Amino acid sequence: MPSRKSRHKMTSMDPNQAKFQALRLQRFYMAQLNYLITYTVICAAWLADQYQASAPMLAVHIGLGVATQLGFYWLIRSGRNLRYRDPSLTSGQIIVATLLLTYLLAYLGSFRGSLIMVYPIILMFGVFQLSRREFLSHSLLALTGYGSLIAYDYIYNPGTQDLPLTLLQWFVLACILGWLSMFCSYIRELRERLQRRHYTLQAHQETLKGMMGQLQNLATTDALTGLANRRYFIDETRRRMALLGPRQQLGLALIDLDHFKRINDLYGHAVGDEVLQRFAQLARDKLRSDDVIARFGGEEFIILLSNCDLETLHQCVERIRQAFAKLQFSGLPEDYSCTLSAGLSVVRPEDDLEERINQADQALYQAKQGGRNRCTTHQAAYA
Ligand SMILES: Nc1nc2c(ncn2[C@@H]2O[C@H](COP(=O)(O)OP(=O)(O)OP(=O)(O)O)[C@@H](O)[C@H]2O)c(=O)[nH]1
Repeated sequence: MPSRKSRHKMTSMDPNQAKFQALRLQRFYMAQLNYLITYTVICAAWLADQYQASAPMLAVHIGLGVATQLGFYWLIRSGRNLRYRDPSLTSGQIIVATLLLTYLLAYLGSFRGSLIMVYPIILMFGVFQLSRREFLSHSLLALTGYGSLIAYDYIYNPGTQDLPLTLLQWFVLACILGWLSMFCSYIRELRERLQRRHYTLQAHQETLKGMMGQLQNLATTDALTGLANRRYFIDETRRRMALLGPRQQLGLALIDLDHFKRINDLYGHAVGDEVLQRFAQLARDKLRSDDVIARFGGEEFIILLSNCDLETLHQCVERIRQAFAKLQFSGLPEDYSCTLSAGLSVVRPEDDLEERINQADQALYQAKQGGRNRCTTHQAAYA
């Protein structure tokens, strides 16, 4: 069970790093299976009188394995492995396992040959991580270790081993490790190629995501004013209507700039554009961040106020109307006052949105008919 502190360390890592740490732990557990199998075989060898050391010595061997593995486990769990060039600690694990195995084999006598295959199994853990040089040097360590056992017995225990047979076993081990190091470089190259392809695909994906974002923006934003467009407004209003409670309502205002055609005709399209942009900016400034304003058509804008009664809606649009009338524009005479007319309505959860927008439009028409520069509320909104 990991300690609270180490668990905190694992969870406070960035998600990518935590994912890799989890993979490293998985690999660690797999290595433990290898240890478990080896020690089970050794115990069986001890029971079959093939292990030439006392029971306490066997316990020391197993204890050494457990202690070193606990050390590696602590390094990974505490995140200290991240300080190393290879946070998987592959080289360290392989060196420790190779030395422990050699130490064990020293006590196995003629049964030793059956267990030399554990060397390649240990080295298999480095297939994905180690460079060819590292792999070769670890193979060399295994061959030197096993070779030293043969030499030791030859010198100090003459006659206890079949020398040609043990040399043949050493040779077989050398061939297998040589083949494994070639296989290792092949796998490594393949892995690097796949990684490069993965990065390229990731880069393409990022570009596509960016383009999708831009397209989404283009599809929902009005280029001249930077406001949302009609499509976005309708979708967003429907979404908000669906979230409304039974007695809640949204304020809806359709705004049209007065005699806008005249501005275009008398002072030019660029001045008309400036008026539209300045109106957009002003309305944005006067509204709250969760209100919605969109350009509904040429010089027509639409506003949606969340959770709002008629009085608040009227006050809000009036504030915009009065502020707009006071704005001055570089392309217009100083005493020129731009005005707007607005038609107001409300939207309730059960309403047909199109119908409510039509009502706001009718109210806007009345405002225009009434002399412009005013806000008019549709009768149905009082119901
Ligand atoms: N500069 C500019 N003008 C635009 C844009 N979109 C629409 N218009 C113009 O807005 C004008 C709208 O004129 P009308 O619909 O006759 O309305 P109006 O002159 O405002 O008259 P009322 O609405 O009755 O007060 C047209 O001349 C359009 O060409 C735009 O993006 N930029």
